[in-house]
Amino acid sequence: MVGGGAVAERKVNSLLAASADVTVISPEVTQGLRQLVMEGRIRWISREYAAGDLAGAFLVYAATSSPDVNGAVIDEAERMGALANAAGGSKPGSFISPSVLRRGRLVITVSTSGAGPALAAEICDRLEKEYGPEYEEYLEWMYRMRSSIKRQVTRPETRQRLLMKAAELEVLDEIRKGTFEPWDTEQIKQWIANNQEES
Ligand SMILES: C[C@@]1(CC(=O)O)C2=NC(=C\c3[nH]c(c(CCC(=O)O)c3CC(=O)O)Cc3[nH]c(c(CC(=O)O)c3CCC(=O)O)/C=C3\N/C(=C\2)[C@@H](CCC(=O)O)[C@]3(C)CC(=O)O)/[C@H]1CCC(=O)O
Ligand SMILES: NC(=O)c1ccc[n+]([C@@H]2O[C@H](COP(=O)([O-])OP(=O)(O)OC[C@H]3O[C@@H](n4cnc5c(N)ncnc54)[C@H](O)[C@@H]3O)[C@@H](O)[C@H]2O)c1
Repeated sequence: MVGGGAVAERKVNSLLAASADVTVISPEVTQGLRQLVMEGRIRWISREYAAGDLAGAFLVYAATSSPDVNGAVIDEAERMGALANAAGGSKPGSFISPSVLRRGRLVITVSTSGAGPALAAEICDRLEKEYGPEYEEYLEWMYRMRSSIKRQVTRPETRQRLLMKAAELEVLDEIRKGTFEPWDTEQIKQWIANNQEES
């Protein structure tokens, strides 16, 4: 991460949530980044960016307040073959960060391809209402169902039919109404046994 302002802090937090190993290069950093440094969760090289700094980096973010410095960072990343994000400046990087909505295993991303980041965030806010917290529990259940079906049913046609049938169960509605009781392994096994044959 080159730069240590508000934008760098937001991106560093997302990177840490994805278990990244983060180094920040910037003469100054925000209070939030300073805290992460003190906790030993990120490295901080406290100086301006210099050519050669990106050696060994897999993902690069150019997030300084200087468009020229951001451009030089993108150039070096390109030469090294590293993926690079340009938070600001006239030189585009190799990828753009979307706005992200997470509900456990469900991940929805919205991008306006650089046209209007605030609109991407606003669309994500709207989706938050449609895809509420119930999706986390629903997808956990679906994951367990599908894993059991894949483990227990070897015949491809039966497996396919059961996977489709599981997706049609009205579990999501039950979770919304608060009437859903999580299935234990025995109940899942029973459901598979009951639905093995074509009905
Ligand atoms: C989605 C999100 C993800 C994230 O950053 O992780 C993101 N920007 C977010 C917020 C946001 N950014 C800005 C505002 C102020 C309002 C406004 O200007 O609209 C707000 C609103 C806010 O803060 O709520 C200003 C801004 N952003 C960029 C520039 C520079 C330029 O355009 O050149 C400037 C002008 C700076 C100036 O004034 O000079 C550039 C980029 N910002 C992008 C992503 C990429 C395009 C994504 C897309 O088009 O969809 C891109 C191209 C590069 C990149 O970062 O990859 C995150 C939402 C997080 C969330 O979900 O809450
Ligand atoms: N992508 C986005 O979502 C988004 C949102 C707002 C702004 N921006 C753009 O992102 C950039 C950063 O915005 P900000 O609000 O975090 O700015 P900021 O002014 O808060 O922070 C800039 C940081 O860059 C560091 N810096 C300056 N020169 C440097 C150099 N030569 N080497 C290394 N670090 C250096 C400073 O120490 C500071 O930590 C700007 O270009 C801005 O236009 C992007």
